[in-house]
Amino acid sequence: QALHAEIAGIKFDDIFLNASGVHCQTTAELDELLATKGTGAIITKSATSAYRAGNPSPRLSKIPLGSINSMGLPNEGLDYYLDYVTTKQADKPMLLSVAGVSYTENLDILHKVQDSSFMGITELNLSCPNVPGKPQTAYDFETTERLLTEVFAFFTKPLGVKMPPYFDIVHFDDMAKILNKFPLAHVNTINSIGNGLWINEDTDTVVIKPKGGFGGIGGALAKPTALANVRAFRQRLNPTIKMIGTGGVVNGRDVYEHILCGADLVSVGTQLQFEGPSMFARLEQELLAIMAEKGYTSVDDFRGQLKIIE
Ligand SMILES: C=Cc1c(C(=O)O)[nH]c(=O)[nH]c1=O
Repeated sequence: QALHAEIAGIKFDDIFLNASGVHCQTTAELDELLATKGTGAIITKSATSAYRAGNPSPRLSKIPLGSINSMGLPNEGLDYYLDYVTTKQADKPMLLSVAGVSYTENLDILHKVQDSSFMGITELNLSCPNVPGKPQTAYDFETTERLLTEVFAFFTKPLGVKMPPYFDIVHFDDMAKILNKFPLAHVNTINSIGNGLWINEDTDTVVIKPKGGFGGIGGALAKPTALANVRAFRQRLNPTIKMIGTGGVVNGRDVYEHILCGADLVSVGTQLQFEGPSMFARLEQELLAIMAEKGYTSVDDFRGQLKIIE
């Protein structure tokens, strides 16, 4: 298997999946991803306890070299996604993303997942930048440690976390020390680069309505930060904690670079948003071509093998 991976004993026959939030809010979207050639797994939109309409539109915009979004955590509610991942007959793993808008909601949601029949991987989103008035949990180091301590006191199923980008080496050190205290299945990095701003040059107006135009930045613009976070956490985390690389993937070379930095799986958001699910077959073909060119028969041959200048 050239493009294989394993997280928490769950095997993936392909390394690609959607980034949570993109093409995964409804069962129709999730079904389409399951049926898409090249996806090794799918992940749901981050679920809150109850349905959320999210922020007013326009709340997502394509910008040169990427995207900006302030969706505001629109989703159908936890029961909708729990029902889907526990009843859908799928031939590939389904990951459940969850995101409480408060500390206690995170605990409530994870108790419900623990008590459900879902046996797959849950991803706790600690990095939603777009809920007005709510800070990203993962930028609060003490709260992150306290939350994970409380969660692992009762949660016994596979659990990963979705992290925001960090921009300071000491932050990589300190957050990795915290994450290494817990039996995490995976770390998924990065979420969008929070609270960017884009201006329409014809109208001198912001391009999204919520938060006066502030929103998370994704796409090619995010790749340098994404690769750095994958690399930094791979270098610091226990090898038992697997890595999902997210951010800036447009082509096979970008996928190859995420794997060089240590990614086990690679998720794609912005490019999927604008190209659609046929993108996955293209990425797979482009990655396999690069691997063939270099004489690699498996991702195991080069994962984490980024070279530095001695
Ligand atoms: C779950 C909320 C998120 C959203 C959102 O729903 O606004 N956008 C992102 O770029 N990342 C998120 O984690």
